[in-house]
Amino acid sequence: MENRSRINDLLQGALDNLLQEDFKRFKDKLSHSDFERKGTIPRGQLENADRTDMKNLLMEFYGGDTAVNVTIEVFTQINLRDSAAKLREEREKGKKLKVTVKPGSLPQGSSNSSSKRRNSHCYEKNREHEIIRASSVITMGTLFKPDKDGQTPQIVVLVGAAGIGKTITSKKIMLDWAAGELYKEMFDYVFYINCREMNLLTKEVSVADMILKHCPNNKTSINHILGQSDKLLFIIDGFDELRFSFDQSEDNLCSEPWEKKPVEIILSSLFRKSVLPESYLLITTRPAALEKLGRCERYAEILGFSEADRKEYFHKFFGNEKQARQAFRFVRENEILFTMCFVPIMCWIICTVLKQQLEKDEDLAQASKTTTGMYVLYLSSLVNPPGSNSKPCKKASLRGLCSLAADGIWKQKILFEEEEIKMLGLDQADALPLFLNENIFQKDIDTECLYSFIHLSFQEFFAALFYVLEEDERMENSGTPKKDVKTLLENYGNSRNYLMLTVRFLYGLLNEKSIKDMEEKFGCKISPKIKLDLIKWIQTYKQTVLSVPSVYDKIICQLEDFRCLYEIQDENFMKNALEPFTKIVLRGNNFTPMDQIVLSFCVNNCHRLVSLEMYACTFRFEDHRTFLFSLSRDQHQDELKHSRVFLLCQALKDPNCKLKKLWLNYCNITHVSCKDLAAVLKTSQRLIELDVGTNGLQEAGVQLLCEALKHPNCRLQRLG
Ligand SMILES: Nc1ncnc2c1ncn2[C@@H]1O[C@H](COP(=O)(O)OP(=O)(O)OP(=O)(O)O)[C@@H](O)[C@H]1O
Repeated sequence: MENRSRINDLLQGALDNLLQEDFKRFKDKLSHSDFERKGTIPRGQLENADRTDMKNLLMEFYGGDTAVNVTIEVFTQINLRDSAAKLREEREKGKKLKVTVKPGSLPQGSSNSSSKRRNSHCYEKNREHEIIRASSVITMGTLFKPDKDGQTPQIVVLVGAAGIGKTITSKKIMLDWAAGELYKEMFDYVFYINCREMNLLTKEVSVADMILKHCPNNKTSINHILGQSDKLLFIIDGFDELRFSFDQSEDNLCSEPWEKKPVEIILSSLFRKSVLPESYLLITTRPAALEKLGRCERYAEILGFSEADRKEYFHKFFGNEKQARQAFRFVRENEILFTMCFVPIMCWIICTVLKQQLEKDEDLAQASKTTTGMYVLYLSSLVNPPGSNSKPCKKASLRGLCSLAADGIWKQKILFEEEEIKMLGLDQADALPLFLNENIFQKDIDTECLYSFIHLSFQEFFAALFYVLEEDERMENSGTPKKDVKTLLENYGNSRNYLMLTVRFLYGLLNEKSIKDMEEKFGCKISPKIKLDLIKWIQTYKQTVLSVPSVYDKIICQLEDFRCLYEIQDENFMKNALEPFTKIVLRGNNFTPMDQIVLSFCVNNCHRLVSLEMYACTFRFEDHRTFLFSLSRDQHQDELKHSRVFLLCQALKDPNCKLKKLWLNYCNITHVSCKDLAAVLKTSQRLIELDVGTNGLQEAGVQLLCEALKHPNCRLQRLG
């Protein structure tokens, strides 16, 4: 029998860590299910229970030990797998409660209204959980720091790749603010607006409605809130997920917070400051939607995990010292895998796969080089966990998931209704808890249950899978138009942004190993014909739209194209697809270390390529220490100290590299990178022109290059 006071603490901790909406779902599940054949706790008692009441109810009704079992069971049933695992783990760990952040766990909220310090939608700081990157949270405090001229930006855009942690960061900002640790003086009210929920609003709303939605019992103070708009912060999370157009004319915008308009006009009015002009906005978005957002005063990029963070993450994930060390050592020695881990969601996926391989005593070397490959391995680990008796995910469920995902991507829809889930047979135990999350929303006085994929990137993955499956493998639901890959590519070509990751996964799924894995692990046949469609599309589309044949040679100029080609990892495909291209020109890109690996791969596999020109690009190096990376002009120079072309230089030293001309202008190349470039000059048999004009090389840098010029192997004819 476990000690009662410890169980008390365990349960309290577990419930305190739930988000308000999850706590609501917890109560709802409890009121409908008969656990341990004890009947149900009366609804009346559950309804108004706060977390402490709930803990007491559970302990009284089920008794100490069983209360923990029931809680774990409910967490599992409502899809809070991490919370269930954590509670199970803590119970087993014995008396010592260790603070462990499990990957996938989000900052948690509190339902206890008395504990809320300022407004009803603020999150209480979680006492036990800290986001892994807590040490660098300090830089979140400078997001709204005045610039050199003393101007405080009113709109800050937090940009970052899929799964880099934008949502986590937004919620962490809420938590820290609510705990009085961040922006204490600056903001009195902070509102978290989730863009995928905004897509659901069909009725006209006002800014005041949006505020009221977050503090429904607070009607009397709305005027007070609106009256001090310079103390308001709106966090608008997931701008890229909005399916509206923001091309509104000035006359359309609203100027009064009570004015009711369609949601796209309300949001446009906030972005363009025609309403509550003194309020502050923090907008998170994937880079692809930046253009749609227009010009803002400050941009900050989330960099992801540094090397030290990755190590810390592994240790927290595995909990077991020996396994963590073994897995980390393996990843550390695999440059590509280790680089992928800078994206937290990839860290989570890689850790999950490795943990399972370790538990099954399998060879760790099965890990993949590409994001798609890792998603395939992750899915297979989900449907077939070690030691589980659960049946593997049925093919029909997988087809249903693909159909749902593709239909959603097409309509820019991330939340799905219960009927859609049922219609596709996804309400079964082999699909629902594994791939879909339940989301409870307040709709007027009722609550509504909607579903989303465990992460948007999984929806994008399944959508891509839909397009590459053999025709007879697909389950086209009658209501939606027949979709083929050509239509997808055409639309991607026209409007890139929201289809970007889906198309990238599409390339990845056509990789030989992915095709084999999908067939072996899921029994899914991928159509080989799609590769031909893809090559044809690249050749015609690129030649007409992206290349400029009359000037110099044929040019390819989108980093995203290389990311796709990297995913397919197919030499023949590359040869065919890149046949016409002799020159790469990239402007204004911000290269992550993974992007350098991607570019290097393509440079070495693009057989007719002779020239690589980069202008105003930045190259982030592994040893960054800052979580956020400001792209505002005022901080640009300082932050770019680490711009380094190390990984690219590694590729240029490869004897396969055909490059003759390399231009790196305005790229913040310093003497540190000159060391890498000098090594290229001493090795490359083909490079005859290097232009590193308009960079801060300093004397030390120039000296390094000059020394390299004297090297007997150096073939350089022009140094700019
Ligand atoms: N700082 C962090 N510590 C631990 N895990 C993290 C952290 N940041 C992100 N993660 C993990 O990565 C997952 C994805 O993070 P998040 O949803 O915040 O990404 P995002 O940038 O909003 O992605 P998207 O643009 O695709 O919506 C989280 O569910 C969590 O598992």
